[in-house]
Amino acid sequence: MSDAALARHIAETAGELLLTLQASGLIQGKALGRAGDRVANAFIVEALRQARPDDALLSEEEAADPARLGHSRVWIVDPLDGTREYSEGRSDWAVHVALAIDGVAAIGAVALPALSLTLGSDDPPPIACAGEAPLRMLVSRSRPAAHAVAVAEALAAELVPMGSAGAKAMAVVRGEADIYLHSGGQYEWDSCAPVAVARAAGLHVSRIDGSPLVYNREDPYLPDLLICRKEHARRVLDLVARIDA
Ligand SMILES: Nc1ncnc2c1ncn2[C@@H]1O[C@H](COP(=O)(O)O)[C@@H](OP(=O)(O)O)[C@H]1O
Ligand SMILES: [Mg+2]
Repeated sequence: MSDAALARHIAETAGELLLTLQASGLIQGKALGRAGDRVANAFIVEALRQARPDDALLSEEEAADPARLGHSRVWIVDPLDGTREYSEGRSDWAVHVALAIDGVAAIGAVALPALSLTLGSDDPPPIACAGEAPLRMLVSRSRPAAHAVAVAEALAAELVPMGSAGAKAMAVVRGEADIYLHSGGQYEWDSCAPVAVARAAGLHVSRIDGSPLVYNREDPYLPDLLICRKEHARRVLDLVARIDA
């Protein structure tokens, strides 16, 4: 199986496990989120260890193994992105499975199980036609980034609150929104798979200063990102630079 097909298969299966856990009705609220994190992580870690024993792994739910820093190929996974939304029974949560090669988000799959949808870097959907004005900008529903709010105001864009970095990034890939701009905190697992899919789909992906997103660093904190249709990137990056000046 190719790396891309493996990423997709694992993300999809973890999503099915999460839906089953939720549908049992036996665990609710924050405990459901905790159980989801653990169940999905256990499956993903074992599946990757069996299928790719020579590769390294970085998961939100595992103690970081410093040996990964000596590896070129590192699987970077977020077993349940949007834990809060999953535990509330909403549809904006995701499973992220990515393979970073030499620091680049090379291959990835993002499952959106509540939408019965998995998007992979091997088969990204064609970029949809630009929507009608105003532009739609995605922000965290629990902690909207200051940069995003300021840029939206400057662009007279509509703010669309949504949970999960993966769900937001895939909303841009699917043409439901134009820009996902985040600042103020995130980790490599929050963005690696979404960035691999968005890149393969032909979208702009970068840090908010325009520099590349680099993965498998010693400190996995990767606090900001911009994913958007290419035609908006320059304007958004210029606005961010002006805000930070
Ligand atoms: N300021 C911040 N600091 C650290 N992590 C953040 C963050 N803002 C968002 N995130 C993480 O990014 C993911 C998407 O967040 P949001 O829905 O608010 O956009 C969540 O992942 P998890 O659900 O895997 O924890 C969340 O924890
Ligand atoms: Mg996450």
